[in-house]
Amino acid sequence: MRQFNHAADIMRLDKGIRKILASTNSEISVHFPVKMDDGRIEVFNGYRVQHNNSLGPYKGGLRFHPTVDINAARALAIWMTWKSSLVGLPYGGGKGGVSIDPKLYSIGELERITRRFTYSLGENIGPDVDIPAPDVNTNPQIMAWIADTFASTKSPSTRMLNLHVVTGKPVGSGGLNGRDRATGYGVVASIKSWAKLKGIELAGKKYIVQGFGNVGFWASHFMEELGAKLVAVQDASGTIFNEEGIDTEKLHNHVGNNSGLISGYDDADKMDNDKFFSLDCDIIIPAALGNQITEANAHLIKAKLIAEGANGPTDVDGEKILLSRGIDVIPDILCNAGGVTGSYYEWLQNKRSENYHIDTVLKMISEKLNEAFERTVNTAKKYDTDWRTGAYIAALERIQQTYMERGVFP
Ligand SMILES: NC(=O)C1=CN([C@@H]2O[C@H](COP(=O)(O)OP(=O)(O)OC[C@H]3O[C@@H](n4cnc5c(N)ncnc54)[C@H](OP(=O)(O)O)[C@@H]3O)[C@@H](O)[C@H]2O)C=CC1
Ligand SMILES: O=C(O)CCC(=O)C(=O)O
Repeated sequence: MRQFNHAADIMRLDKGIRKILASTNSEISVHFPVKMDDGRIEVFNGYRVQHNNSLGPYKGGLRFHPTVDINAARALAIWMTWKSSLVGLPYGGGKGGVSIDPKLYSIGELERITRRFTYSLGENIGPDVDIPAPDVNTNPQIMAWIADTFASTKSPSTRMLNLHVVTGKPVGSGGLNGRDRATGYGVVASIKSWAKLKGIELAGKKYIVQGFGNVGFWASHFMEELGAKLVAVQDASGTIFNEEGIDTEKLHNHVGNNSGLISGYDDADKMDNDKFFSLDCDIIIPAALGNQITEANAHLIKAKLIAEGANGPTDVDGEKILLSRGIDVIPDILCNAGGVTGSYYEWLQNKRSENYHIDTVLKMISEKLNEAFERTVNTAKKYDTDWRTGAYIAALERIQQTYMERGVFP
């Protein structure tokens, strides 16, 4: 809300629209029982917050993590509204999840939790209503269970018309070729736009990544293709460092065989978690949770660029320090928008009964992100402000226009 209020002040957002956007349209909390493998019943808490749908159906991921609550879902849903608008997608913003540590459950239990959560959300989700997608600790398998559960509540003759209730599905179940890498690909497309603007050669540049899940791995993969060098990675299990460079594919294979964790990787040294952000490098890609770069560590950062793969990794006070030190920040709603853009093409291909080739998908994603990057930089220049505020203003202008044209139902 501090980010929104700042942008709204600068652009002089219409007072009525400001009031509308300052609150969420609906907030759904569900409590649902699931039978565990040992026969016990557990009750889980799930959430879906729908912020605004003036531009189209609510869209945004589902997170399975102990930190998920109504406040987290609210902030993440609001960011989705700005993100979809900035990239020019016909979507509003929503987000949600279940408050669990999925590592504590068997695959069968996770399936029942997902299906029961989907069932509890009922008609609050739907292909033209609210379309979930993957986020932290959710993946194509979980999306397939959601699609199947939702479709199963429809008549057998129309159930396949509802596949696009969710995106990020496995390719065999209506998923998009390339949705797996879309967010990381978009992060690197934004970094390339930054390098072009600044006249910087990315080959040989050192970068570090926080989080080596979907976004962290794919961003590293595409940075490596450009000849940049991954020198440190951090996840919830610790931090690893290798000045000579960490092989992204090798680390990815290790993580795949090690319950998703980087710990125990043999081709890098372990280091203190709290030294991670102050490492000597050119680019930092936060790709884990929010509020990681704050006033406690922003003054220690040596990188020239923070490319926000995660949602909300830099808080307002941390960003002030970064900007005062001349460090660039590509804001989350731009930098990680490749994911929702990929989701849009998946939704479209399901609606049209088509199948897009991966090269077409990646080309469409970079075009959308390059345009959004340019709009962000130009808007920031026009209002003499930073890139995050520029991105917010560009997003808010589009939503304001829609309200101005259509008015508000009496
Ligand atoms: N998936 C997508 O398409 C999109 C994701 N995002 C954002 O990107 C971020 C990452 O999402 P995604 O890659 O999908 O999620 P994943 O679940 O695939 O990966 C999350 C990663 O973050 C790590 N992590 C969790 N907690 C911490 C911590 N306290 N310190 C350091 N690392 C930690 C995890 O490590 P461990 O395994 O050890 O827990 C894991 O490596 C999130 O902020 C998400 O909202 C944004 C746009 C789209
Ligand atoms: O793919 C999507 O619909 C949303 C992805 C997401 O949750 C995000 O961009 O934060």
